[in-house]
Amino acid sequence: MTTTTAETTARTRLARSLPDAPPAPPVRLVHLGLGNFFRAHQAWYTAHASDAPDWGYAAFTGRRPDAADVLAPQDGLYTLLVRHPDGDAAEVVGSVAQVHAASEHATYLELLRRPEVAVVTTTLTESAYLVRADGHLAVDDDALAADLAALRADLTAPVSTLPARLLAGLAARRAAGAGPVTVLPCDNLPHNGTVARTGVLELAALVDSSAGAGLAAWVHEHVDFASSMVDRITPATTDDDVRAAAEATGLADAAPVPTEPFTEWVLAGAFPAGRPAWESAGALVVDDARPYEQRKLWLLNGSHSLLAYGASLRGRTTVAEAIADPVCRGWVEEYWDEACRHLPMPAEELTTYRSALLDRYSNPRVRHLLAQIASGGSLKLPVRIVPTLLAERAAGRSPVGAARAVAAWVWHLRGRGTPVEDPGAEAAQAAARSGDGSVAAVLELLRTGLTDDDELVRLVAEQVDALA
Ligand SMILES: NC(=O)c1ccc[n+]([C@@H]2O[C@H](COP(=O)([O-])OP(=O)(O)OC[C@H]3O[C@@H](n4cnc5c(N)ncnc54)[C@H](O)[C@@H]3O)[C@@H](O)[C@H]2O)c1
Ligand SMILES: O=P(O)(O)OC[C@@H](O)[C@@H](O)[C@H](O)[C@H](O)CO
Repeated sequence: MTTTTAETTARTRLARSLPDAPPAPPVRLVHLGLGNFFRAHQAWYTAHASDAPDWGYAAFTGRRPDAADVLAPQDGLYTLLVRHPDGDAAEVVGSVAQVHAASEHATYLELLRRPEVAVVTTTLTESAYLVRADGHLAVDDDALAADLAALRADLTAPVSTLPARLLAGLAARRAAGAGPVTVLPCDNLPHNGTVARTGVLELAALVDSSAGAGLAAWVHEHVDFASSMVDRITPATTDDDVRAAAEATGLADAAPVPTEPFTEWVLAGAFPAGRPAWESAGALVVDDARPYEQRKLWLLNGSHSLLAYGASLRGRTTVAEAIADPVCRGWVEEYWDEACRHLPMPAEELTTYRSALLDRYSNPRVRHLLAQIASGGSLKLPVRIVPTLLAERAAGRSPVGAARAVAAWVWHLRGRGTPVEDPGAEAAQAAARSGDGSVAAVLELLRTGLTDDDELVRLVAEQVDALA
């Protein structure tokens, strides 16, 4: 879409009816979690694929209707504001053909009944999958229990949790005879496809005994749970982003998305109903995404979490400020040295990756708040930091860098640094405040059995004291 003068900013809102606006592509993709990351990543790849005119998204919000309310008057169009270190590049993304609130459940079911709908992608945060650390569905979750009761009575009943929304969509597809489909999670979880499949299949087995006889077997046979490693640092939108987008395009956009220039997507799946040619936009299609997930979760997300808790203790508020602080930068390097010893990749590749991460973190025009990264630590630390703790201890070493990340989280839970926003906050805060045994209690919450290692408990306790 061409840029007009900034003069029109206040009057002209983004819309498909504007002269150069991209037409809405036919809906063949469904997304759950209409957040900023989806719009910077999966929707961007779809808009840039060589077959973009054939593939449009119907995107549903995660819970509240806000994002759909804002994007509907813009016909799903939005500005992606790519923040380079020396200036912005703005583009209007046209792949989101429809936007809906999560509550529009009947519309969602109707879409899944269409054979041409080939893929359901998700970005609803780590906590939405409701699969516990032991690898099984969190059947004790209240919202999930309510959804299970609803589905047992009626497979088309409104439901709110991700496993139930996925299962309801798949049940509708089965009933319509619409054929196979792919579920492609795009959240920061190791083997996210397997996690989604576990949640859906275990829920299907519980529903099976009543309304959905044979449902689990159908899902098993017809649904491809693909996995992906996703990467593009995408902060929440600020008023400054809204102004910058209007200046760049001359059009009013109530919900532009700021993001960084770097982007990466590694996918592994069978895609029996087809998919956009995402590789033509730069995605990498592989047999096994696990090594890529591990590298990204341990190095990028692990250091993000370390900074979110540690650098905020030193008064830093963004990643760029944190990495410019030599003390925090030293913490990150020390942690990376430990993690890299256990990543199955050539040393040179890891060195290049680390150096690229430092450049990305230092981009002063990406205002990535440590408070945004800090949320949900009780689910994030076990997959981002604990693997390095375990691998180093198994090798007989004492990983000070990884221990410092846990120690910083202990201070966060005690009310220092970034504010606590975590579905597991109650238990974690109680553990962190439990006096002499607090470090052991926190470690045990992160992973059962960690406290059997006295040296590890001592190491983290030492870092808690050092950070004080
Ligand atoms: N932002 C990034 O830089 C980035 C990069 C890579 C991956 N991701 C992944 O994408 C996810 C979303 O990031 P975002 O920036 O779009 O966030 P966002 O806050 O813009 O959107 C998150 C969406 O998930 C919904 N949600 C949150 N918790 C939920 C729950 N328990 N159940 C159902 N819905 C829930 C929210 O209502 C919202 O619609 C992240 O959690 C992460 O796994 C984000
Ligand atoms: O999005 P979260 O909450 O899972 O994690 C916060 C950040 O670590 C994360 O968003 C990174 O910026 C992202 O994973 C980069 O691709």
